[in-house]
Amino acid sequence: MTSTGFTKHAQDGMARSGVITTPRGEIRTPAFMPVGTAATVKAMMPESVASTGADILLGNTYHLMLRPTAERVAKLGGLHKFMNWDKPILTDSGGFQVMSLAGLRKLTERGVTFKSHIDGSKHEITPERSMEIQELLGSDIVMCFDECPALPADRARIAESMRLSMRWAKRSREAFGDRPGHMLFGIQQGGLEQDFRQESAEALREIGFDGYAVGGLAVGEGQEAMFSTLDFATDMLPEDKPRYLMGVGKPDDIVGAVARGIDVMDCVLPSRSGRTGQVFTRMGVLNIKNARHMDDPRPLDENCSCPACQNYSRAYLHHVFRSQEIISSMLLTWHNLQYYQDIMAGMREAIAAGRFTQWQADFHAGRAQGDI
Ligand SMILES: CNc1nc2c(CC[C@H]3O[C@@H](OC)[C@H](O)[C@@H]3OC)c3nc(N)[nH]c(=O)c3cc2[nH]1
Ligand SMILES: [Zn+2]
Repeated sequence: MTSTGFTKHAQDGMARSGVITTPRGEIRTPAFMPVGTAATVKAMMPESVASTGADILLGNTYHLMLRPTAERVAKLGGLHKFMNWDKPILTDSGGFQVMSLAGLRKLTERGVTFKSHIDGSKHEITPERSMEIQELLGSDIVMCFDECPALPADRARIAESMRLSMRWAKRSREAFGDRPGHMLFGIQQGGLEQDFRQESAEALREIGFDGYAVGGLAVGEGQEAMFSTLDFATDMLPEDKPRYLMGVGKPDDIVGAVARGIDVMDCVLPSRSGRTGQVFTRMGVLNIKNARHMDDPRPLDENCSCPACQNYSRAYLHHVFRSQEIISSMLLTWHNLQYYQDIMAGMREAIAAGRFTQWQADFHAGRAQGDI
C-alpha cells in the first residue's frame, strides 16, 4: 500500500521542520511550492525548477479544466507526464480562481457556474466536479473546493461564506473517497475573525484531512493583519498534520509564517515578479530595469548558486530586460526561485539546529542594507 504521511523532525518555538511523504517523493518542510498554473512554471524548464531545490510544484484546477481540459490531460497520461515533472504536485480546487478570474459567476449551495475568461464558454464547478478534475489530473495533494471571500467583508458575510465552505469540505471529502497515495487537504476560512476561524478548524477536524490549509488570507489584508490572524489561527489546526498557507508571499511574509507554525506555502511572486524585472536577494529587493545597473559588472547576489548569478552581470541582465529578450524572464525567474528555495533550506537547517531565532535576526539584518 503506497503510503503518505507527515513526520515532524524538529520544533523551535512555533516553527517546525519535517517531511511530507508521498509515493512520488518527499517534501522537506518548511517548503515553498513554485506555481505552475497552466502546467508550466512560466519561463522555466521542469529540470531547472527541480535544480532550485523545489520538491513539489503547484497546478490549478480552474485553468486546466478550461484548457486543455482535465479529460485531455488524463487521456495523455496525467499532469506529471504531460508537463514532465515526476515529483509531487498539489492542485488548487478552483474556487479562488473562479472568483478572481472568471466572468458572470453564479454561486449557489451546489457550486459555482461561470463563463471562461478564455472563450466565454459556460462551466460549473462543484465540490464533486473539483475532486473529479483533480483526480483526472493525477495530483498528489488535492485541495477541498472552497469559497474565499474578498476582504474587507462584514462578519455576517464571512460567517456565511465559511459555513458554505465547510459544507463543501464535507462534500469534497466524500467525493474524494479512499485514494491511497493521495492526500486531501481541508481549507480553514473565517477571515480575520478568531471565533469563525475556531468554528472552521473544528468543522475540518471533525471531517478529518491529511493536511490543513489556512485559506482566506493574502487577499489584501496586509502583513500585520495576516500575522495577527496566524498568531491564533495556525494553532487551531491539528499539530501533527502539515499546515499550508495559501498564496504567500514576499520573503519576509514567508519567514514570519514559518515562525508562526506554517509548513508549506505557494506564491506566484518570485516567478511573476521575475518577468517584471523585480529581483529578490539576501540584501533586499531591486529592479533590474533601473539605469543604475547599466554598467554594473557584479552578479545579482554573489552568494547565489543560480546560473544568473554564476554567469552574468547586472549590466547584462539590465540589457536583456530592457531589450525584452526571453532570456531575461528565464534568468530572473530562475534566480528568484533559487533565492526562495535558499530561504526555505536555511530555515529547515536553523529549525533543526534550534537556532531559528538567530537565523531570523540574520535574515532581517541582511535586508536592512541601503542601495543594493
Ligand atoms: C495570492 N493570495 C491567495 N491565493 C489564494 C488561493 C489561491 C492560491 C492559488 O492561486 C494561484 O495563484 C493566484 C496559485 O496557483 C495557487 O494555487 C494553489 C486560495 N485558494 C483557495 N482554494 N482558497 C483560499 O482561501 C485561497 C486564498 C489565497 N490567497
Ligand atoms: Zn541567483
